[in-house]
Amino acid sequence: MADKIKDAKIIFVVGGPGSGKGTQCEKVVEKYGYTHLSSGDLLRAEVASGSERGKQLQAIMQKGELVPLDTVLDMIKDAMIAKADVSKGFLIDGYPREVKQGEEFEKKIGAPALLLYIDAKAETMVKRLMKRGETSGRSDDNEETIKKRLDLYYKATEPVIAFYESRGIVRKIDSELSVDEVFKLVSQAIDNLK
Ligand SMILES: Nc1ncnc2c1ncn2[C@H]1C[C@H](O)[C@@H](COP(=O)(O)OP(=O)(O)O)O1
Ligand SMILES: [Mg+2]
Repeated sequence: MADKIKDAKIIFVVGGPGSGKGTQCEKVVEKYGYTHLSSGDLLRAEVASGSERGKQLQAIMQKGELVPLDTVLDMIKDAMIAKADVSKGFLIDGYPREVKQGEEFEKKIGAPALLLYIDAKAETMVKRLMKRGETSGRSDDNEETIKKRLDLYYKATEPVIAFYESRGIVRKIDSELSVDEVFKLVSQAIDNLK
């Protein structure tokens, strides 16, 4: 497995809820042919399947808490294996949420070539999520859960950025700009990989 994806580039896409990770990843898929794996989407798909595991996940996610590490990592790994033959690269969106998750990912899968840090102000993220909540159908896009998710992001995920900064692979992207402006910055970071 590790062999199969050895040559594919791995990009971690990290940022708070509503910062614009999913929006940018979609554009990267279009332009670069990377595979987009959103840990949140994978988990929500499991919930939608109605499985027993899905029901447990639903309860955790509704509270704005983190799902057990092994569960998320296994799902990402399976999805990567499924795409290994056709992928030039992988966008790992919304993972790692905490430093330990990053360490486990590297042990089981491989090292990231780049960490895109999608940076927006808390105020901006709340505004975007409230708006997304009008149509997303996501049970965690409500004011109370949004606040918990933001708190958890600052506490657990910001240390992830510091951890990879020491390796020199972090590119901080100003996500206060328009979607297209943000994508220009994202593209520059990816072009610099080659
Ligand atoms: N640069 C930008 N300017 C304005 N709105 C943006 C934006 N990037 C994303 N959005 C909107 C799209 C969504 O409705 C909402 C959250 O974006 P998202 O991509 O779903 O975030 P994430 O995946 O980081 O949670 O904000
Ligand atoms: Mg997302």
